[in-house]
Amino acid sequence: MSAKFDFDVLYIGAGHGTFDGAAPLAQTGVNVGVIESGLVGGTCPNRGCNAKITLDEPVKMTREAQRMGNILQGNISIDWAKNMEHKQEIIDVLPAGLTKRLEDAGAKVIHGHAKFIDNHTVAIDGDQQVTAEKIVISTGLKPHRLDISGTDLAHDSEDFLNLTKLPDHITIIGSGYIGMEFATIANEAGSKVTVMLHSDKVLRDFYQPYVKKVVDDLKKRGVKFIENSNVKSFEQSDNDYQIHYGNEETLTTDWILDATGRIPNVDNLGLDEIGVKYDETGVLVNDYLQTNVENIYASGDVISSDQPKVTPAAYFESKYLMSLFSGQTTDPIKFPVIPTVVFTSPRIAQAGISVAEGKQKGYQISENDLANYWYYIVDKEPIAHSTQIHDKDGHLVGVTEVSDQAEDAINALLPAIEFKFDRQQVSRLVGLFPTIGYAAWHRA
Ligand SMILES: Cc1cc2nc3c(=O)[nH]c(=O)nc-3n(C[C@H](O)[C@H](O)[C@H](O)COP(=O)(O)OP(=O)(O)OC[C@H]3O[C@@H](n4cnc5c(N)ncnc54)[C@H](O)[C@@H]3O)c2cc1C
Ligand SMILES: NC(=O)c1ccc[n+]([C@@H]2O[C@H](COP(=O)([O-])OP(=O)(O)OC[C@H]3O[C@@H](n4cnc5c(N)ncnc54)[C@H](O)[C@@H]3O)[C@@H](O)[C@H]2O)c1
Repeated sequence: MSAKFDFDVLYIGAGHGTFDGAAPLAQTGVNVGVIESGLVGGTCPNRGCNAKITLDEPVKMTREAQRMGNILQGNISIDWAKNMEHKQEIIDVLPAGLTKRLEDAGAKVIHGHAKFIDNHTVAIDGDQQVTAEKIVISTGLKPHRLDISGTDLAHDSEDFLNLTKLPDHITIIGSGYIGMEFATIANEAGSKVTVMLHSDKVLRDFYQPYVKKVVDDLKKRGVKFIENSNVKSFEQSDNDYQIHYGNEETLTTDWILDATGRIPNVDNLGLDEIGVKYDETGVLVNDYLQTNVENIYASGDVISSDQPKVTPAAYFESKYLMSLFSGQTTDPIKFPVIPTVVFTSPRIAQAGISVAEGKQKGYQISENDLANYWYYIVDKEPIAHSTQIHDKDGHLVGVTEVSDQAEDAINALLPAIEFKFDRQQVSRLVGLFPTIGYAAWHRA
């Protein structure tokens, strides 16, 4: 493209908001640079999805083994140190692999912290400067920390994913994705777990009857939930920590996880200096993911958007920018159905419109108790339900499921929702049998 600048397109940050699109963009001959201050791959591979799901796998297997109690013989328990070692082996190779993918495609990967000098120039570690025709802000989110006395005594999700020894009693502040997934892992691995809620709602963006089933199950397994906790301060004594909350109440614990959300990572990026607009929800962009400064775009978790802040959304945004920058499209971004799942045991997954919206629109809502469906009986699943939402023309427009393999069931149904299949089209698709995907499709 341009000989005037060092790069045609320069990405700041090397997570999914960047690499899924930057590598294929470089392959088209566009001169691409990527600046990363931490590990290439960003949050998802290194301290998010991949690390978490590796630690969770034995949790899921233990639950299955418990259900098969009189068939599988012997006691099964999780060796935390070994589980952690396995996680480390899995994720250690990812940054190098992703760097190779970018470099093999022709992109240049630069390590350091990027800060805008002007709308075409970025300083790296306050030192070297590089220029680009277009720049993409893809710096993700960072943990929100409670603004209370003793807040530094609490840990974040990355600390949890690196715990070499599991504390006896873990207290988790927050009951969103991280709070609930980590409560599930720590509980099954043998910790006493307390979850302190802001309100009385857990996982507020998920179908509450299904959330209640997961919470009730965790309570039976010993997890304690404190509603409307109003956490006021943390204190440390010789061997433990005190959490002061509510009406002069105190909880003593061994380890505190602050899981109260994640906020846009725009620290020391120079956005104010060059006039890029952002607020507490992220960098403001139009339908082309373009900021108010014409040659500067944004992608992934850092953007202010109605989409969930999950990898599938970041992936799609980076692919969209690749199409835009390589001239394959001039259209605004049109998001597909972005599915979401919380990896509790059982999982809760969803795609398309919510049950509440379906009810409001007068759509057909079908509730299924899957525990009576034979494939779930084979798996001895005690908690397995799904709800389908069909519009007035009979198209599947939304679905949510709570079950051990809810993520696969929802994945199987995505094409029907995205491409608005009618019942005749649905009937032409026959899945492999017997599988969870087939079971889900049967209800589309
Ligand atoms: C514990 C946890 C578990 C998760 N599990 C899931 C899951 O199971 N499924 C799912 O879909 N999503 C999950 N997510 C969310 C998912 O990780 C994010 O949606 C995804 O990583 C967003 O990608 P991104 O590229 O926008 O941001 P990131 O992956 O955060 O990448 C941003 C990168 O920018 C770099 N950076 C920041 N500032 C600068 C700067 N000034 N200069 C240079 N580099 C900079 C950072 O070092 C980072 O590497 C999880 C998140 C967490 C925290
Ligand atoms: N499976 C997945 O896709 C997955 C897994 C983990 C994280 N993530 C992503 O990471 C991001 C962060 O996850 P998260 O769980 O930290 O955020 P979240 O927004 O899901 O949950 C934050 C929780 O903290 C609570 N909270 C806020 N202030 C509080 C206070 N003062 N006291 C007690 N509770 C308080 C909120 O009510 C909420 O329950 C999310 O955007 C999510 O998309 C996704």
